[in-house]
Amino acid sequence: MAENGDFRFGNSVKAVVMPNGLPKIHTHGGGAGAENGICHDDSAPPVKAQTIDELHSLQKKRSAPTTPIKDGLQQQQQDNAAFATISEEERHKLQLQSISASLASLTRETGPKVVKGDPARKLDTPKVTAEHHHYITPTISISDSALKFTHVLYNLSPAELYEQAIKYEKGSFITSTGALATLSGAKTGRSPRDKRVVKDETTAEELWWGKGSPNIEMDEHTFLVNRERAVDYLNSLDKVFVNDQFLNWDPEHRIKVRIVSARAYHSLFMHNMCIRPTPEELENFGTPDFTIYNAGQFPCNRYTHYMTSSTSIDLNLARREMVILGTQYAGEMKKGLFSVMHYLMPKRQILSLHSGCNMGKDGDVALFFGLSGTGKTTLSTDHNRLLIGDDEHCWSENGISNIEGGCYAKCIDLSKEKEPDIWNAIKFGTVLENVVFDEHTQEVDYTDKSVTENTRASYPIEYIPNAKIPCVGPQPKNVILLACDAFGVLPPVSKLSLPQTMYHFISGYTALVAGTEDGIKEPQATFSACFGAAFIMLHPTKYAAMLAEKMQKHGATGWLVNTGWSGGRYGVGNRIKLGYTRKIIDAIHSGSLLKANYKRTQVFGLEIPTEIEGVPSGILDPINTWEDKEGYKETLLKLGSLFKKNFEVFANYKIGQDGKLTEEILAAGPNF
Ligand SMILES: Nc1ncnc2c1ncn2[C@@H]1O[C@H](COP(=O)(O)OP(=O)(O)OP(=O)(O)O)[C@@H](O)[C@H]1O
Ligand SMILES: O=C([O-])CC(=O)C(=O)O
Ligand SMILES: [Ca+2]
Ligand SMILES: [Mn+2]
Repeated sequence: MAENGDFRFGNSVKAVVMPNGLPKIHTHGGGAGAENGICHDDSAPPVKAQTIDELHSLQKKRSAPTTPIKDGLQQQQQDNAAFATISEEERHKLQLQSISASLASLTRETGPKVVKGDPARKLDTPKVTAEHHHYITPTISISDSALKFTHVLYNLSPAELYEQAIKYEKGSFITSTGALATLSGAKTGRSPRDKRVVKDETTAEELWWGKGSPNIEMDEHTFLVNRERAVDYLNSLDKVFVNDQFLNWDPEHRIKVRIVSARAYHSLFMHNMCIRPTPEELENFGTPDFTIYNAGQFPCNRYTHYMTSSTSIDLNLARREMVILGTQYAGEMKKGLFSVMHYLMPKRQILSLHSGCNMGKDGDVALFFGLSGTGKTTLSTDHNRLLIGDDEHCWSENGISNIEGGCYAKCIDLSKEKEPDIWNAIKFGTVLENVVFDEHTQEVDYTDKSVTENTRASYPIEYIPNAKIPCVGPQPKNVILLACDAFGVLPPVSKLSLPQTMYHFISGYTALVAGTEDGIKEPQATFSACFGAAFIMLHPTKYAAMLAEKMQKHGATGWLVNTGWSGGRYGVGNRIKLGYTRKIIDAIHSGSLLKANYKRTQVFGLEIPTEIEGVPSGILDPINTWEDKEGYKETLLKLGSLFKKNFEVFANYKIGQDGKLTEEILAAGPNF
């Protein structure tokens, strides 16, 4: 062997250039009398493979029973077990038919030819399932689109979705902790002005329309135009992702959802956010109760009636379908389904809630309401308590149930010290949206807002170590309303009467700060009825009446917690330390705050405690934290007027059967 051209790896491995120019790598000292005394011999039987493809095929074990496509071997095994075969075969056929029906054009004769599996894999060529489809003899009217196959990647695992994302979706990377970093494209948040709902005879009566309502109307025909656009787009692709999953952990009120999408990112996001079926549940899934067609990469046609931009998120309650065009932001799917629940659940006397929820070791349940960024996820994720859910719940006679199977945490400025459970949940399987990371180490910089401030992590709820599985709990004891008050005048915590709770629930206040680039900006007050006006479908007073009834019946206490500014408004004061807010929340949970001494504030008439363990007493009454006392009073009155003005539209509505409660709620607002 020529010494010439030898090169060494460390001192135990060397590669030798063979006559054909290709290096052969072998361990050093192959002959007798090896330097290091270790003798490697190659006597293990050779791998039974003739080609690299055959070798690869040995890596994979067929997974049972949800992988729908079968190879020859499995087919053989099934032929032997004739009994099971027929029914499983039949089930798979029905499953494919159901997916084909989901993807069917409403104007052509039948659904597309769907076949399961990745088109990139040779094994998965259409011949396997061609016989599953009994096509009518082609006539002149059949379109080219009916002649091609659409590959369906059905309920893929996170590992498979990672591979799909990394191979085919630009901007997908594995971060240093194993999460899948991805880009949501031009939209990095929801598009509420492009969310439309079909107004038909039923919904015209039932839903909340007009000023303040999130439901922008469209007609059935326009919905069908957009649906056709989405379906045609999806069918034109080589492959689509289909997720069949559940919503709502209450088994009596579980909803079956199907999500058809074009990106592995969307499929993994929904895998994390919805409830994941067991293999058995998936086998017997049947027909979904609701279907999403996510064609987000494809715009709507702006010549279509009602369209005002290239984005349209369309909800058709009668058809139980949602169509997404022109936005890839995955939160549209999550919150679109939440809207559906806000319609379906109240019909069953169940209250749907934009809230987080956790439970103490003694079974005391707390709800955390609040608009985006006020702390639902942060505060419901509590090392000392069991997490039921971070964002969407149902309150029924059975108690509380989470709607979702995962959490969706804000990541901006995330720190391991302050939010260890969320930090540790960002690992393999988690989708990280729009974050910035080091190009070499792929370590995420959570402070970087280059793509957006709304960076997010989506992870299965069981990634939080003290998640309560199944995600259900008994009747709540505390109802905590969170507001991030950038005016800095709301107390860090107030105990609310029932009418006050209703007043603040209907108001749904928070104040955020608009752009921070050109120095200090005015805080922007936001009022969003029921702390989620973007997602409710009925008039806010319908949900408020249900909440009042339930809180009364189960004796829950209402609290208002300001997670925003103290010591002055934004620009002067600072955001209340998360550590203090946690102490306040601890005192609510333990029941100690209920027994504290209280005094009443001016203007808002809020009951504020004089002492809380672990919190400096000086901050409990915000006036003490402001140097500029006049400024404080002025700002307080300003916020009070904003509340009054916002509430005017609700003054003419009766809440519940009880005229008295309505009066009390109207009187529970700021008074000056
Ligand atoms: N005192 C505080 N209390 C709560 N959160 C705080 C506080 N100070 C800073 N924060 C930060 O505010 C953010 C709260 O966001 P969080 O994800 O909990 O919002 P959310 O209510 O769940 O909103 P969304 O409905 O959009 O998911 C977190 O980034 C958290 O670190
Ligand atoms: O839906 C989203 O994008 C994030 C969220 O939870 C909210 O806004 O309430
Ligand atoms: Ca959240
Ligand atoms: Mn939310």
